[in-house]
Amino acid sequence: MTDTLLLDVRGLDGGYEPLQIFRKIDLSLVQGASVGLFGPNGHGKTTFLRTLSGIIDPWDGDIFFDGVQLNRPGARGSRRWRNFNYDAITRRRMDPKAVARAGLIHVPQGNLLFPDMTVAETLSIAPYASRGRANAAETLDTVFRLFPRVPERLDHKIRFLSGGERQMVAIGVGLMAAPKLLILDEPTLGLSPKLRGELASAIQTIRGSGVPLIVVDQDIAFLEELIDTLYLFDHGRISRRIEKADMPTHEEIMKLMFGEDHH
Ligand SMILES: Nc1ncnc2c1ncn2[C@@H]1O[C@H](COP(=O)(O)OP(=O)(O)OP(=O)(O)O)[C@@H](O)[C@H]1O
Repeated sequence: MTDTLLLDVRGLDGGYEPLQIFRKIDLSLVQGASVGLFGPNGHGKTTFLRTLSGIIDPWDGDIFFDGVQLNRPGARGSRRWRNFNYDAITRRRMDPKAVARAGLIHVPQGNLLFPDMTVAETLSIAPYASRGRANAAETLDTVFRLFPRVPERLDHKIRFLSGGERQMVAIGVGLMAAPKLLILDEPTLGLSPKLRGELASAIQTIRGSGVPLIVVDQDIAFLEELIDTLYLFDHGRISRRIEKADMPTHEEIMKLMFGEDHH
């Protein structure tokens, strides 16, 4: 039932016209739970997450979040094109600002912050999305406690930060938006083991504070510790949904994904 689910994705198709990247994705998240997506690079996880947060429009299917349909008719206003079945398109359109204000917050993969803004400026852009769900000063305190390097670099421009520090700021921006659900796309990608550990434990703390997560990561051990349900993502489809209680060993998962029977 939609009302007990925080997120309910049904039969979602999408991609970059004319290239379909993922198809028939069903994914749900009960209130308070967290999920992980695991699969080979280039199979469409990032594109799926970008679609969830409204950066690109789904081609088909529905997304319900916190009891509201996100890809609702005319979400981006109505445009009129001649000889064009306009309704067929508008019913799926998303408004990324409305998605963020609803509390579905996407921390994108890699380095997508503005290089010439300072850390302080960067952290100040997100609270608009929080819609009074949180007190910005308190949240900033939380971010500083999670990532002690961040307050030491408030006047630094993003371009002069290390990859790990940028990732910390990016997650900080996500938290400043008071997420009801936080999407983290490969938060530990390309980091040294030490930084990876720092980030992993901060993300555990965020999870422990009650923020539900959707996390994509290549580190299956990190994912398993963090989430309640693991979705294996394979060639643009969910090939398997595994609950925490039934979690196979690391080796079994790798075999499921990359084993001899895998095509
Ligand atoms: N803007 C774009 N236009 C066209 N094709 C794209 C675009 N962005 C990504 N793709 C393609 O979509 C496919 C899926 O990429 P996507 O980034 O979603 O995969 P992924 O599973 O998240 O992998 P990774 O972990 O490497 O990001 C790839 O073949 C990629 O080349």
